[in-house]
Order: sequence, then structure tokens, then C-alpha cells
Amino acid sequence: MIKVGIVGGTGYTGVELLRLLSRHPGVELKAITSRKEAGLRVDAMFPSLRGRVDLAFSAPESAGLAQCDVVFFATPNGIAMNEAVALLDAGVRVIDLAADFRIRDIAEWEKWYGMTHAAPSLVAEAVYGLPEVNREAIRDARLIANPGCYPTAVQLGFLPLIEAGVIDTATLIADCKSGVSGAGRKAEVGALFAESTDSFKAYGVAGHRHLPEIRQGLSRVSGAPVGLTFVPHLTPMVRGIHATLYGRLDRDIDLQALFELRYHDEPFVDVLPAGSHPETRSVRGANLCRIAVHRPQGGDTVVVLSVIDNLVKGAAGQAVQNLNLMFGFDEAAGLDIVPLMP
Ligand SMILES: NC(=O)C1=CN([C@@H]2O[C@H](COP(=O)(O)OP(=O)(O)OC[C@H]3O[C@@H](n4cnc5c(N)ncnc54)[C@H](OP(=O)(O)O)[C@@H]3O)[C@@H](O)[C@H]2O)C=CC1
Ligand SMILES: CC(=O)N[C@@H](CCC(=O)OP(=O)(O)O)C(=O)O
Repeated sequence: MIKVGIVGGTGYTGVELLRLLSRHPGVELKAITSRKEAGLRVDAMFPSLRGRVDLAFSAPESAGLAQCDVVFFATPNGIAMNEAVALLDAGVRVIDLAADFRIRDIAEWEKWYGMTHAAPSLVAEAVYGLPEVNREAIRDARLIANPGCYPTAVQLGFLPLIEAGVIDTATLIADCKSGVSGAGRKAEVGALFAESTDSFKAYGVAGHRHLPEIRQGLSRVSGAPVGLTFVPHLTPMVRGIHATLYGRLDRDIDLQALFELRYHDEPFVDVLPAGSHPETRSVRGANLCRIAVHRPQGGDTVVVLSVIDNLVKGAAGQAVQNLNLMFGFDEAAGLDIVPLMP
């Protein structure tokens, strides 16, 4: 059994980590932190975990995190970068669900995140935790930068096309929609029921902080900088991301065969039959990306539809998948979940 700590246990990704890890056969949950709720039993705040998690929230400084084998940071951006050095020095491996270690170019990170990086030397060491690209490096990593939610859906959708060199990488378009839980559990006017229900809007069109992360990942695969237009939208649902991706084909190719071959051995990417339209509810609660690829009217535009649950394959589930790789567990341990429909 490995000992696991979670910093930021009262947020949506923190409670999702608890849900997944509470049924993981190789994990002992040792500590779960909250500054505001220290002392409160976890199941008093999250009754869904009654009988499964027998812990109370601890203050971060008294949680004994240095005695864990691995610590997850399910905290806002800018927290893990201050804490990771001491934990790594104590021999603890770290998985950050926030963006502190995702962007290689420190100046670029500081521009988009509006703060000075506290541990730039760790950024070079961190492994970007997208198993479908970095599986081998993840196994040996001490520090994982868990990908963002939109970046997971978009990169998995574009990867086969860019790896095969069959689309124009200067004109990529990612038109994405997210459920409201993507904004976290903190109180915000835009996330109120009356503000977000029965309405639909784009945001961050001028520039969203996931743009440099997606560009970095796709450029690495392409071997040259890619041009990407990324437009996120807020939809009146709780969970889910739907990415509609557009690219211009450079040559004729059997797209369905390309995608099926690329993801044939991937346990958490499901390429749907030709002509399918994946629904966000078909992945709800599961660590799964479902993808369909289309070529409308046989033209030179390829349309990829990619759906994930933002809290699972887009955050906590992917983090557990990374933990499984890092500690030599079955990659699917704790992640064998049937999505909840309807
Ligand atoms: N929601 C999503 O779909 C996704 C989120 N992420 C990322 O995961 C991270 C967590 O997101 P989410 O769970 O939605 O966020 P929430 O706002 O729901 O939760 C944040 C948690 O962090 C704790 N926290 C806040 N400030 C600090 C601090 N200074 N020190 C220690 N703990 C702190 C809070 O508890 P308390 O204040 O009691 O200490 C709370 O438990 C974020 O970086 C987010 O960007 C990534 C992918 C998807
Ligand atoms: C709907 C909504 O507000 N979504 C969030 C998603 C970002 C997120 O969770 O951030 P990371 O994946 O970078 O950690 C946003 O656009 O800011």
C-alpha cells in the first residue's frame, strides 16, 4: 500500500480524487487538507463518501504530508510551486492538478498566469502527465504536471492527425464547451444557478491560459510551432467538455483507420464508429475520452469531436492514471467506472 496525501480536499477535483482513490486497491489515504475546514470529517462535507473515507480534514501544515509516498495538489494555480521542493527533497512524489509545472517557457507561464514562478528549476524536470503521449517518462517521474481539462480533450483529438502529418498545423481551430464545475467550487457570480442556467456563452476569446498549454503540446508533436484558434464556452451543465476540432487536410487518408490504429491500445480513449456524435453524458464520472472523426461531404475539412468529463479524464482521473504508472499499478486501478447515463 502506498500512502497518499491530498492538498485541497474541499474542492471539486479534491473530492473526485477521494472518490476514485477510496476504491483503489493499492492506496492508503493518509491526509486530506483544508485550511477552512480543518477538523471537519470528510463525510460531513461529502456524504457520498460516508463509509468509504474515514478521515477528517487537516490543516496543510499539520497533515504529515512529508510522510506520504505521493501528494496530489488539487489547489489553485501558484500553490504547488511553493510546496513541491520540500516534499521532493523528503522523497515524496508530487502530482499537481494545477498549472504550475505545465508550461516549459517560464516567461510565457508568468505572462498567462500573472505571477512570478517560485520554482522555475522544477519546471524542466516535471513530466507533462498525458499518458497517451508521455507514458514512459511518467513511470519514472518525481513530479507530474497534470494537464488542464480543455488541453486534454483538444490534444487527444488532434494528436493522430498531427502525428501522421496530414493536416495544416497553421490553421487549427478548437471550439470547446465546458460544464460549470470547470470553474471549481469557490463562490463566483458567473457560476450561480441563475447566471449559468438556460444560457450559453463564449469567454476568453482574446486569450485563455489553456492556449499556450495546448500549443506547446501540439507543437512538440508536430516538431514546429502550430497555429491554433481556441474558443472556450460555458454551457449549463455540471460536468463535461465537448471539443469540436477543425483542421484542413493536406492529403487523402482513411481517417477512421488512422484514429482506430492510434488509440487501439489506449485503455482510456475510445474511438467511436464512423458517423458517431459522442455525448458528454457518455463519459460522465469516468476516466474516458470518446472521439469521433468526420469529413463532412468528403471535403478537405476534418472535424473531430472529443468529449471528456472535466473532473475525471480532465483532472482527477488522469491524475490517478498517472499515479498508477508512477507506482507500477495496473493503469486502470481505481478507474474501472461505468459512466452515469442518463
Ligand atoms: N475543476 C476542473 O474541472 C479542473 C480543475 N483543474 C485544476 O485543479 C485545481 C483545483 O481545482 P478545483 O478542485 O476545481 O478547485 P476548487 O476551487 O474547487 O478547490 C480548491 C481547493 O484548494 C484549497 N485551497 C485554496 N487555496 C489554498 C492554499 N493557498 N493552500 C492550500 N489549499 C488551498 C481549497 O480549500 P481550503 O480553501 O479550505 O484550503 C479547496 O479545497 C485548480 O488548479 C484547477 O485549475 C484542472 C482541471 C480541471
Ligand atoms: C468553465 C471554466 O471556468 N473552466 C475553467 C477551466 C480551467 C481549469 O479548470 O483550469 P486548469 O485545467 O488549467 O487547471 C476556465 O476556463 O478557467
